[in-house]
Amino acid sequence: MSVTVRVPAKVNVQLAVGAARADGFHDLANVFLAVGLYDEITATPSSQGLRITCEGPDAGQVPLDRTNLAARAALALAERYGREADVHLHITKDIPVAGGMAGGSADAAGALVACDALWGTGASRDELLAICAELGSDVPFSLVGGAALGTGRGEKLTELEVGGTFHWVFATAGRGLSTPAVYRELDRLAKGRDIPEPVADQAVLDALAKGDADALAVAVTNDLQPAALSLFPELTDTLAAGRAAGALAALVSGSGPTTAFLASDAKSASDIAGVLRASGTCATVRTAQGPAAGATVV
Ligand SMILES: C[C@](O)(CO)[C@H](O)COP(=O)(O)OP(=O)(O)OC[C@H]1O[C@@H](n2ccc(N)nc2=O)[C@H](O)[C@@H]1O
Ligand SMILES: Nc1ncnc2c1ncn2[C@@H]1O[C@H](COP(=O)(O)OP(=O)(O)OP(=O)(O)O)[C@@H](O)[C@H]1O
Repeated sequence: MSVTVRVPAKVNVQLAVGAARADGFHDLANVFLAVGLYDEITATPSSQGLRITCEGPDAGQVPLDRTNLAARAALALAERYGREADVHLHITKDIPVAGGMAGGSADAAGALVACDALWGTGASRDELLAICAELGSDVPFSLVGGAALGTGRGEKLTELEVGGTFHWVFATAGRGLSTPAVYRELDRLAKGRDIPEPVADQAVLDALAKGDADALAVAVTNDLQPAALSLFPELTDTLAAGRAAGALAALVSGSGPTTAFLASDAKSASDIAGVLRASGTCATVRTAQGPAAGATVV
């Protein structure tokens, strides 16, 4: 018997970052959109205790010990229900690693849902969301999917209406960026400046609700983008290549270094992807649509 759960990647269509808090995190107004690039997590009973395996082009960059976010999720659920985490978790990884698309968070949410089903623990949605929030700021959204506003450090979610399909192109970079390093760089760049409270932009919420790509394109913002570009200046060339190819908007995805390009339709997304592939400014190029469903047993 085994359980497989499919979990989407995310792009942040607004990421407003407040001042650093005493606990080291930043308050956010974080508008998440789940997109159709997926990791799959398969949970199978194991007689050898907790085991993690991973396949996919980036598998070599994924830790297979208890630091893996999927392993941490299984251990957290097992501890809560007073049982052994005697499970083999196999990750089929398609979400770029350390790319700013919440790949590790997706695996954590997927492992939770898969172990809950395999073990019959029957955790409520709220219990699962609470464990997700302990595992990482992006993990609750990976569970929920669709579109949502994340406040606090991004873990307090309000689900959002989306009135249509958005077409995206994602370009990965040759190396990853560390999320804490990007937040630290933001703090360094912002030193001495007054930082306003982060608030959700009504124009972003309206554009999502209407499914209006042109309106979303003028409204998208990412406060982490200057920090990501400061640590990874070559991304400027990728953004320029996507814009020149006809993207409605070009931005760094979350903490980067994956870059995200909003297209007017599927044909335009495919054309932009072709130009980016030929541009020599990025490693791999993918197209995906959003919104996508959250963690789902398949
Ligand atoms: C950049 C985003 O992906 C946008 O959705 C998230 O804010 C990052 O979420 P995440 O990877 O789940 O981050 P966590 O695992 O919770 O935190 C990793 C590190 O990122 C920084 N961090 C994260 C979230 C936040 N609101 N403020 C922060 O300063 C902190 O240094 C923290 O130690
Ligand atoms: N299941 C996992 N998949 C990928 N990386 C993992 C996993 N578990 C732990 N890690 C570690 O976490 C680091 C960040 O990986 P991840 O792919 O989650 O970054 P990210 O997509 O940029 O995250 P986010 O967008 O949430 O900030 C990796 O370099 C890796 O060392």
